[in-house]
Amino acid sequence: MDDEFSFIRSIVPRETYQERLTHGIGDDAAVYTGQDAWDEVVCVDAMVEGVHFRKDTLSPFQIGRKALAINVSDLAAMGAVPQFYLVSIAIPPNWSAEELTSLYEGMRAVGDRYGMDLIGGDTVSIKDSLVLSVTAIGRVKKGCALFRNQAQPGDVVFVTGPVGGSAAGLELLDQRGRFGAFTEQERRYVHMHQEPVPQVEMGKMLAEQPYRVALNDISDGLASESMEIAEASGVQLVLDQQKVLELSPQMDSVLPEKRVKWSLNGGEDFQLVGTMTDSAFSSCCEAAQQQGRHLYKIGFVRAGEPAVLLASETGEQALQMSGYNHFKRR
Ligand SMILES: Nc1ncnc2c1ncn2[C@@H]1O[C@H](COP(=O)(O)OP(=O)(O)OP(=O)(O)O)[C@@H](O)[C@H]1O
Ligand SMILES: Cc1ncc(C[n+]2csc(CCOP(=O)(O)O)c2C)c(N)n1
Ligand SMILES: [Mg+2]
Ligand SMILES: [Mg+2]
Ligand SMILES: [Mg+2]
Repeated sequence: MDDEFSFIRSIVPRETYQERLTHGIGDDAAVYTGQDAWDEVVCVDAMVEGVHFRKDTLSPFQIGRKALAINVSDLAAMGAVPQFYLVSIAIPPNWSAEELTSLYEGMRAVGDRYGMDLIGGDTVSIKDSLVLSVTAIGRVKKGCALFRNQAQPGDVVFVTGPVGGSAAGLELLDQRGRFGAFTEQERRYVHMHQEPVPQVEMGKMLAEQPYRVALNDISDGLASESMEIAEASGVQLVLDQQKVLELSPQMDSVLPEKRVKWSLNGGEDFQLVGTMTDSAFSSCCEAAQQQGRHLYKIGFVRAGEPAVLLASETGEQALQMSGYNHFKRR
């Protein structure tokens, strides 16, 4: 296999059986009609030792915390509120009972924060590396789920917060490990990598507004997630390099080019990226402010063959999708 995304395209079923399934494969989570005024939303993401974490990048508590948080983030990207989760875990012999207890405490911390119940899972052994797969279930008001295919020419492109901090933190962890010495500034980025915060309140707020909104969460990097919106909607997203730089890690010693690269291709920020009309954006900024949060405008949408472009004083440059892609050699 040489590309995660073409693999996923190849396994999409041609037909589905259940009438209440409204959106299957192809977005951050699936949606099917619930019983009353709600739609059900469900997603699953795995974390694998050596790929998503090592014992020297995350503590067992942080591994558990992040495994649930990344799934809650996919629900947030649909505008859904989380309610339940299931955990499938494959445990190698070099993991102690204390470490596993701590990992579950990390998941419980996120569950407690959002009122989610652990309702099941599966436990198996494995030879070398720990594998943790979490399924998250939530709900959104009927018909209010937000999808990637809703962008239209003229829209504003926005994000819910800084991007690139997680990649900066991972680079520091790769150099020094989690017990290394960090300045206060460096520690902030290490923390962004280790303990990302899913944007549930912003997703819910966006779903409750009466506006057309396209939305995605940033797991693989701003460029790749923007491209998913561009492809699903059949439009071009033009990102302003200066605005991206303003939201990138503010690390004095690092070149601007590298900071922009972290933001565009780093991934694991778990902020939301989306598009909506200019006037909807103004109203949503006010609604966000009432929660003490912000939306940041970083570009615009225009008609054209699906693409993501980076605009600067020197012109526009089409972005290559060099975000995180399992199986692709980098
Ligand atoms: N092995 C698989 N079998 C069935 N469906 C899959 C499989 N892998 C991914 N999908 C589906 O493909 C779509 C895109 O999945 P993808 O994992 O790229 O999104 P994501 O969870 O938002 O991204 P990330 O995994 O980077 O957080 C989703 O609808 C997902 O349920
Ligand atoms: C030890 C270690 N090495 C590399 C990385 C970087 N990384 C792994 S997966 C991923 C994208 C999201 O994954 P997915 O698409 O599966 O959601 C990124 C940026 C890390 N976190 N830890
Ligand atoms: Mg996602
Ligand atoms: Mg996924
Ligand atoms: Mg995901």
